[in-house]
This record gives sequence, C-alpha cells and structure tokens, in this order.
Amino acid sequence: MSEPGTPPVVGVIGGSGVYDIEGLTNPRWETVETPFGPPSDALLCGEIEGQPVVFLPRHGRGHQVPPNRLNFRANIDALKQLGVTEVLSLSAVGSLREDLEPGTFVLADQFIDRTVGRERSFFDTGLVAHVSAADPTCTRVMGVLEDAAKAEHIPISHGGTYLVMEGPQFSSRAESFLYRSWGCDLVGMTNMPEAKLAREAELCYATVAMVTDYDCWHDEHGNVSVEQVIKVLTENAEKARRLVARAVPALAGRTRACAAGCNTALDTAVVTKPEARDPAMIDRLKTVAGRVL
Ligand SMILES: CSC[C@H]1O[C@H](OP(=O)(O)O)[C@H](O)[C@@H]1O
Ligand SMILES: Nc1ncnc2[nH]cnc12
Repeated sequence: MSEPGTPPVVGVIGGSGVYDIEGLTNPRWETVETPFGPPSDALLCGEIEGQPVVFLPRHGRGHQVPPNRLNFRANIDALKQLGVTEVLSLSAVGSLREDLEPGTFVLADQFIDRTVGRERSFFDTGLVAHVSAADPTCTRVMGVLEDAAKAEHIPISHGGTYLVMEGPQFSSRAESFLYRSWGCDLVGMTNMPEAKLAREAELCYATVAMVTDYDCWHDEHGNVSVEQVIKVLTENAEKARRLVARAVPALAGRTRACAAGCNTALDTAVVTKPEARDPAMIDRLKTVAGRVL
C-alpha cells in the first residue's frame, strides 16, 4: 500500500509490438501472483538513470493474450504490488481522422468504452466505491510525456478521444463511420477498463497512442491488418524507446501526492459503511485500496 507522497516508480505497459524495454540497469523478470489471477506475464524490473521502472508486456512476451481476454485487474494489481505509482501505456491504435496519419503519436486523454464482458472494477458486492473518471488520464504525466517528446524532437499530438472496442476482430466499416460521427479520434481494444482500474488503484495513468492505420473508413487506404500494424510499429519503435527513456527519469523526484489528484482518488469514493464491509473483500483489495480500508 503506497501513501500519496511515495517516491515514484514508473510502470510501462507495452502494447502490440512492444514486448521488452532495453537499457534497464539491473534488469530482472519477476513473477507476481494476485487475488485476481495471473497477470499477462512476468514483469521486468530495473532502473533508468536511477529511476525505478517496471515493464509489463500487455499481451505477454509472445503476444499470446488477446485484448478480450486480458486480465486487466491482475495487471494493475501486479504493477501496484511492485510499487508502481505512475503508469505509461503504449498502445497501437487506428486513426479516425485524416490528419492523424500512421506513425503519429497521440496523448489520448478521453475514452469511450464500448467493451463488453470485461471485469471493470476492483470493487464489488460487500465493498462499493465510485471513483471519478471524468478525466481518466493524468494531466501531470501527460505534460511530462509532451516535454519528453519535444526534447526528443518527436511530434506528438496532445489530447484525443480513443474509442475502446471489444475485439478481437477489427471494426466493420459501419462501426468505423459511427465512431467517426461520434467525434472519436482513435480506435483500439485495450485502454478500457485499464485506465479506470488504474484510477481505482490510485495510479497516475497516461497513454501514448501510436497510430498504425486508418482502420477501414478511408477510401484511399486499405483496411487495417495485423501486418500493417506491426510494420508501422516496427518503423516507430525507436521513437517510442527514446520517448520512454526520456520520460521515465523526468518522472523522478515527485515528493508529494500527484497534483492532478490520482493518488488520492479513493479519499471520497468508498460508500459501504465500515461495519457492512466484507472482510474477504478488504483482504482482496489490500494492494489496490489498502490505504483507505
Ligand atoms: C495487433 S493489432 C490490434 C491490437 O493492438 C492494440 O493493442 P495494444 O493497445 O495493446 O497495443 C489493439 O488495441 C489490439 O489489441
Ligand atoms: N484499426 C484498429 N482497430 C482496433 N485496434 C487497433 N489497433 C491498431 N489499429 C487498430
């Protein structure tokens, strides 16, 4: 259980095409068990310029877990068990906007959750809580990422709405047009419920969405394929690596609670009266919510 002023430990969740991070000092893979079952894989722990960092390949090192089977709760619990306080998510996404070309990096800040059948909360009967998800990403960490991108001369677009679909199939053309008509900018399959669970666990969360394709709405571009996604990611891997290497040490040195309020999200969220709380739930939630239970 970490207190709001705990020195930062950066967690990096690597999405499609990002199964490892290079350049860590003292690297070691650690297997973590959680009350929610196993995370996607072992987690790689180490340091970048003295700043502790923990890496989790979202789909496993061999990309064996599809988006609709990800154990998001276990992934977030495992990161928090290893002391993580701020999460950088790297994600491949389709573009729903002409000007967001493949190869563009976007700091997505809003989500529309169209997923079905995923476990979307740590809380449940016996221990009820409602956190705010009005601003699901951490504005402070996004600012650090933006500065890191500038320092590395990596163009990055600040802000954008990411529609999260269930998958694993890509969208039908009618769905793609629908998402565009809703004003969404990006489409992907993984950032929900991941971002909301990070908020429940009082972790800062920011996502670097790496545009790989125009989904299937654009009449001058072919329909998205895995081959295209991996090709564009491979071409941009070096940029992503430099961005992470610059951002991680820049997140060091925070000595107070996150100014955006992420580390205190549970202060006013739990509604179940203390005498009505299920002891088994309190035990299950000791990593993510032990601070307030
Ligand atoms: C391999 S293409 C589709 C796959 O890629 C994205 O995952 P991630 O966010 O982990 O990079 C997308 O959401 C799909 O899961
Ligand atoms: N077009 C797309 N739809 C959903 N997820 C994606 N990941 C990368 N491109 C995607």
